[in-house]
Amino acid sequence: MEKLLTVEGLNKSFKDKQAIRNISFDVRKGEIMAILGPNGAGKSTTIRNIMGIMYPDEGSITFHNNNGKEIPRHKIGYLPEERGLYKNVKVMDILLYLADLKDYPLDKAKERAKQYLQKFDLEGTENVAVEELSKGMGQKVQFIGSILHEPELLILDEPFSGLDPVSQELFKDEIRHLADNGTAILLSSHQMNLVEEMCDRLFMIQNGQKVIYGTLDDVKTEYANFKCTIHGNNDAAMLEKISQVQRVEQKDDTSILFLEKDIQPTKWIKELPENVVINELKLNRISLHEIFIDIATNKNLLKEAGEENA
Ligand SMILES: Nc1ncnc2c1ncn2[C@@H]1O[C@H](COP(=O)(O)OP(=O)(O)OP(=O)(O)O)[C@@H](O)[C@H]1O
Repeated sequence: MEKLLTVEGLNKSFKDKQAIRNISFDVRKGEIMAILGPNGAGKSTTIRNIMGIMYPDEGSITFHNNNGKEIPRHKIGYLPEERGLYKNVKVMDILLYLADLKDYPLDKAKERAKQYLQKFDLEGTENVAVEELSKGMGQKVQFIGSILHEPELLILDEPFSGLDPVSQELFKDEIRHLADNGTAILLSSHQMNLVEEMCDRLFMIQNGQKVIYGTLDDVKTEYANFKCTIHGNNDAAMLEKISQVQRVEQKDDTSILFLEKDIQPTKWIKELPENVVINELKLNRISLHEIFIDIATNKNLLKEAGEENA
């Protein structure tokens, strides 16, 4: 897939604090690439360096298309983590102003703005001042402003924060739709369920350093052990003795068995003892949310991942 953004060897310090260290990844046409990590990990610093809001101490950032040519900055869309639009300006005026900053034709921008306002349930707000909108409505306007000029590369820093579930779905559908139509998307988010649903590849950062980089499938195969959920009245101590069970969490009649990394699912199920009571059984890999917590809290896993991915 065609690379639109390449980040190589980024380092950035604030006084004596190194915020990011040797960060390298790329973002490709038509994909959603997630940048993840705990609070303070260095995601926004990485994004701000990409956007030229600050400059790295070391490393390079290249916007390019297939011919090796640079993408002009006006082909990039950006939704910053800090929300904010001019408060006393009307919705349509601010959208046209943002499009104009990107050298986008104003008649086309107006047409697209109307369509997007309708899509985001903001029809009729064209002449409303931004300060009269709710926080979520303002966020929708800012999101529309970041995509109105048909960017080739779209960078979204926490686009879902503060949105209600219906608005989250709207954002999610639009982001997926943009990627399906060829936009390269770099997305920072703490909503692991949404990231898991949406992203093609991910880059996880911890203490300013890469801990995971790869496709969602690769990451799941590498880090997501299986877990087996059994509904039935069972003794936890008995379940803990089953081969390759690392630990058991039990609540009422539901037991979750966390399994060792190298199990073979069919073989493991066949070898379950006959005395296990099963009304319902589910075997699946742990979620991205659980992988995230493991990595953010488990020093050994972090060390292994860092070494493997170095
Ligand atoms: N302007 C700044 N001056 C000094 N330190 C900074 C500055 N910006 C960020 N930092 C520090 O750099 C580190 C990374 O911060 P950054 O905002 O990139 O994290 P983040 O991953 O985006 O976190 P969050 O999920 O909380 O938004 C933190 O230790 C932070 O305190």
